[in-house]
Amino acid sequence: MSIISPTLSAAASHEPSSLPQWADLPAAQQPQWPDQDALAAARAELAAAPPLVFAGECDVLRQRLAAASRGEAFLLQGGDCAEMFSAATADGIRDRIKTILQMAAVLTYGASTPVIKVGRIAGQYAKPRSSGSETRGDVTLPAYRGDMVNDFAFTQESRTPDPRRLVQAYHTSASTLNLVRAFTQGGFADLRHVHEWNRGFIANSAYARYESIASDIDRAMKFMAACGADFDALRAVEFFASHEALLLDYEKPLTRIDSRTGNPYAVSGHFLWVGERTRQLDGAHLDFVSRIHNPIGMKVGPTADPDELMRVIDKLDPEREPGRLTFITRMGAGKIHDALPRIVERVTSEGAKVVWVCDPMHGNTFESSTGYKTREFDDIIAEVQGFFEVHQGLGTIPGGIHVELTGTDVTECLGGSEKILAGDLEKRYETACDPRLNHQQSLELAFLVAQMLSARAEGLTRPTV
Ligand SMILES: O=C[C@H](O)[C@H](O)COP(=O)(O)O
Ligand SMILES: C=C(OP(=O)(O)O)C(=O)O
Ligand SMILES: [Mn+2]
Repeated sequence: MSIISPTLSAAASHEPSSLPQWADLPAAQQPQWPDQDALAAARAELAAAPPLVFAGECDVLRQRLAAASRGEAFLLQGGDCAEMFSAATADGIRDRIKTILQMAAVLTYGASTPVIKVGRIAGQYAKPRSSGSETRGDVTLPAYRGDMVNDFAFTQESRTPDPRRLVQAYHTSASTLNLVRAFTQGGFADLRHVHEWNRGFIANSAYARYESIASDIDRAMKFMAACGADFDALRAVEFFASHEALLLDYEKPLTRIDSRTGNPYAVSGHFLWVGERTRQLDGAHLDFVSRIHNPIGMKVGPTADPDELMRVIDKLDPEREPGRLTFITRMGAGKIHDALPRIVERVTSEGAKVVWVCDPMHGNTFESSTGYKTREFDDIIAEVQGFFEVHQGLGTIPGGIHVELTGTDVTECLGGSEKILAGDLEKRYETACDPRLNHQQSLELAFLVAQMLSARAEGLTRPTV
């Protein structure tokens, strides 16, 4: 099924009377909107707006994720920690999509399975924060909570939550998704171009050690061409949009009933996840995702209790439907070997069929000697390596990776073959929240994970470089 041409029968209709009666439960990490009338107006506008995605597309993604749970596909989920309205430009969107396509091509080769491409894009505009306020010098203001809530600039006016931003997030997501669909369906994603871009990356001597993989892909493509493969059929790719289901004032009005099935779907994105700070069993976020029929995810940190995770599964995936629920583990490189096995063992021993995905970013954040929130490339790689080792040891399936990245040359994470140092961070530290892998670090990660995937296929888990 094409993801851009849903039939009318697959379209979700807006039928407020049949939407879920949301329970009034405690919701963590919600902004304090000062203007309740403006909030009501914004919610009404969202409730009347057309869906950004269609229920049928979400169902396709659920099938793809079911394949990942069986080891027949691999998920690549990536994008900004916090999207910014100002970055929703043609170039900004193109660079992010291009990076993900390049990574996906390399991973497809390593995994020898399809790679499911999911952006943290077109909706990743709300952030949970460790503290509700930020102090600079003797001034304390509300924390930045994402462009959907307030502005990054450190002034009282900018930091005051403004509900009109909910509507702006919807429109910016719509125009972003429009271009994402154009890029991924209109020829930009042609595998021959993507491979040429990857050859350009390898041409930099810093990455010469990945030359053999690029040459193997070259030979594989020549072999396919010689066999008469239709490369024109590989000009379009499936691409899905995802974000954290954090702001319920955005997500609930953007929930619709699917006219085919009568089931509610979130129509703000194909895949929504609940974050580490909002996954309370009796809280409003898990209640929200339990009622929508999209494929959903939940972050799982090192303090997660296996008993509680079983109760989460009973709530979110009572039917144990493959592809419905993804656990995105974010343990930290130093903890993964201790923390992950007991969770995976318990969940699998009880017959639950979650997709296991590794977020190697959020357990590896620290402050650099120069005062920037950062992550070390080698820690990120070590966590992915540990993730593969744990699953290999247990005989379970590593289903994918979830990363914060962008398509330009920012200097936010340390290391990588171009050796970004603490003193370099100030050069292009552009994130509004967490540090992202830049374009080169993202590709390097993809080459290293491709090696882990092919080593896994050969019964090894160590990359050979
Ligand atoms: O993206 C994740 C969280 O929102 C982020 O790590 C929180 O960052 P903080 O500790 O700076 O608030
Ligand atoms: C907030 C995030 O992560 P976590 O919930 O895992 O801390 C995130 O993915 O940006
Ligand atoms: Mn983040």
